[in-house]
Amino acid sequence: MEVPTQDVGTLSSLTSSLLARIMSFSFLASWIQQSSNSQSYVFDTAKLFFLGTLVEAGRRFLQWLAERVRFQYSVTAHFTEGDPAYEWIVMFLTEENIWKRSRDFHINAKSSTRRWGITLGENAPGSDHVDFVPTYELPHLFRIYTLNVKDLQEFVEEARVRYIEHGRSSVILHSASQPNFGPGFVWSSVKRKLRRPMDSIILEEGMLDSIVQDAKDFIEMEDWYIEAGIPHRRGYLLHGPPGTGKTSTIHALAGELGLEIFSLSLSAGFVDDAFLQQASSTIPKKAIFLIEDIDCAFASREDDETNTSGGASSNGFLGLPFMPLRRSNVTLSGLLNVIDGIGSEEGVLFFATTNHINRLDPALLRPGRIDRKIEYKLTTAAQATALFSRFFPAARTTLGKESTESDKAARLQELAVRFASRIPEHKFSTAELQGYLLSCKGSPEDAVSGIDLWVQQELDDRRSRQAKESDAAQLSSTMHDHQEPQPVLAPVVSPSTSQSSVSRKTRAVLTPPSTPPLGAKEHVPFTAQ
Ligand SMILES: Nc1ncnc2c1ncn2[C@@H]1O[C@H](COP(=O)(O)OP(=O)(O)OP(=O)(O)O)[C@@H](O)[C@H]1O
Repeated sequence: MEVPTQDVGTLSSLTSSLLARIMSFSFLASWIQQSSNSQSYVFDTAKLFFLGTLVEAGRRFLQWLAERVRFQYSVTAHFTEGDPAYEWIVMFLTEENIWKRSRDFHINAKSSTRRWGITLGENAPGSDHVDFVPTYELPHLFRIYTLNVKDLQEFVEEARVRYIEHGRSSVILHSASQPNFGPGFVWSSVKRKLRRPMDSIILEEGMLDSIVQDAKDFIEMEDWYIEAGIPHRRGYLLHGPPGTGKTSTIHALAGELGLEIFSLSLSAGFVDDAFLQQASSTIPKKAIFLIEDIDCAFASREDDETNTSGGASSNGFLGLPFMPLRRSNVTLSGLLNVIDGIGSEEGVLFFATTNHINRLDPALLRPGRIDRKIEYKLTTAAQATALFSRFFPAARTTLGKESTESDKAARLQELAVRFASRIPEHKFSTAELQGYLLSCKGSPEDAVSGIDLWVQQELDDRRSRQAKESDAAQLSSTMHDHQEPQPVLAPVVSPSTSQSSVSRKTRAVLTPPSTPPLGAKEHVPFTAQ
């Protein structure tokens, strides 16, 4: 098929004028113009092809050159939220006032999680109550001009050092508080807590000093560990009743030694073996890895007893054996793998807390995993005295107006001893006594005069709670003792009799459930006396 030459000429002249106008490539325009004069279509096509090839080759060359220059003279680093290094950089940039240039914010009620240092104007009203958080759905890009790749290393190190310096007055607490969104997004919540003074922890004589000294020695002996070929890690298990100061000790220790805490609870629904593995692998050197309520990964003794109360061969639903219940998605082997692996992150102090040491598997407690087991007990008289004195320091307590400073101190000491003498030893946790003292509204005399009544009420409450629990346990074991369908237990309480006067064990009428379970034999109701 022949193409009319006039059309080619028109096309050529159009192209040439366009090129001339847009790109001012006048020499190209005249070249194309010339070719239209020669009226050789083949020659025109060859020229255009050559021109295209030239432009594309030029474009690729420039791209390659830009890539070379970028490779040679620039470094790209990614900091991902959830990784501790992200926090270092955020704080560094905050101190450098980088975020002030933001024009796009999330407004959060002040949460003290991260500080972005943004205020919209000096003394702007309301800025005490909200955080202006620059939006960070998209990556934030910033440039550092340097010819030396080592500068990146120095930049990160400086950010880390500043971060630690900044945190001296507080303890930085990372926790895994939400489901895992992807790699690196483990330690999603960061909080700063004011450092807790060591002397605010009231334990038995010498106990706290021994823990602090042990941890200090461990940190200082890094070289020894390396030479001896032992992983530089140390495991502590703090065990004892709730409210006796286990968590408080760890926070005070972290403040004293300038360590960050990475804390998670095994009972959180989203924590499983994989999550635990990922979380532990992102803990930096010289930090505390804290697992609270570590017994959650183990079947509780009560659960075991309940489940196997019909004997080892007892059958559960549809004849299947009862399985011990755990309150965590973490398995024992997953947990042990993680604890053994903590050694790879040198200088990590591993702390675990539990209220039920007897539920823990001996494999967990062996040295190398748990090196020190520290028992926390309910309060002694000495602890109660010390707690009272901390609550009512002479400098901030008013007694009678006429009393001198030394009289006041002596009187407070006397009240502290009287207070402690009214409290039975090893019956109350420090948290419980703290709760009582808080209710005394700063009056030491009221605290002493009201303590007898408080102790009595607490003990009565406990007795009635225990009675209810033992009733429930007895009912549950009765149900399991009978393989046949169990009747419902209905206590007989005469309207005139108060509940506490009913004999809990014997007076009960047992009636069958309205519809017997599938396969149950007919059951005759009976009365137990
Ligand atoms: N020995 C203690 N010295 C000072 N304060 C204490 C002590 N024990 C408990 N408290 C106070 O009681 C509260 C709870 O303490 P903490 O959380 O440390 O107890 P815990 O033993 O870790 O409890 P749980 O086993 O329930 O986690 C805190 O406010 C803390 O100040």
